[in-house]
Amino acid sequence: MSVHIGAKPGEIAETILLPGDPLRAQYIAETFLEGATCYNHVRGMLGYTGTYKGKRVSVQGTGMGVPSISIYVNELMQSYDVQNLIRVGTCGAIQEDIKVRDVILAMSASSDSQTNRLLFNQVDFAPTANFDLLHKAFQVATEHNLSVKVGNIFTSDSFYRESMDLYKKLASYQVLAVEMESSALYTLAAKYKRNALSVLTVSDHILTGEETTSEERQTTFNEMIEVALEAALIK
Ligand SMILES: O=P(O)(O)O[C@H]1O[C@H](CO)[C@@H](O)[C@H]1O
Ligand SMILES: O=c1cc[nH]c(=O)[nH]1
Repeated sequence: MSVHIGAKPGEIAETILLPGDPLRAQYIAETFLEGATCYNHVRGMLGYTGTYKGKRVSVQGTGMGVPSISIYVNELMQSYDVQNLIRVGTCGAIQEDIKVRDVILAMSASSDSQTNRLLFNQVDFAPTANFDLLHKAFQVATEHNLSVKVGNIFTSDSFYRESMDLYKKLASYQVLAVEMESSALYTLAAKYKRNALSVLTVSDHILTGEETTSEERQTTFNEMIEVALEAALIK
């Protein structure tokens, strides 16, 4: 057991999917994994291990935001020796040519979180995805004719924003979308020499206000999860 994860040693696979929502973890385990068993109920942050195409894979909810995902990722890597971590999350688009339901592969993650500024003594560290996972995920997405974009995203400490000014500025610098965890995932993976990628589904468009229905979200989530699971097979 670690502080926030109740799994016994060996119960978590070396490759893991990380949705923010613990109920998405349950959905992924029940829909995509064979023989999945639940290893964590602590704080309701569900975690499961099963197999996908014969490969042992886990899926763990992380909660929302940098502090929450940092707790789970630290414990997964330090206490359970997890090697490959793929976030499967939602994001809000800030580019006009990105539509709701598109899949985004986060090559890098800018942030307004102070965590890395404090860690690196005010120097800007560039949190970056693992290239092999990114490359494979892009191949899978294009083979399945998905609408996929690859680039820089923004990890925000805020879901509710006072104004659109920052998002317009970020968009003008080619940032694709906004979410709340990837910069921490990439930074911690770099620290512990692990492999990380964020695969995101655009759930809403911040500039136009367009949103997905819950049914649409489920279908497009399935595409994102399949991309993540197929990418996971290379590690
Ligand atoms: O769908 P998840 O993975 O939770 O990701 C996004 O959704 C949450 C906000 O609604 C934040 O966690 C954000 O990063
Ligand atoms: O963090 C997020 C996730 C989806 N949509 C947003 O606007 N923000």
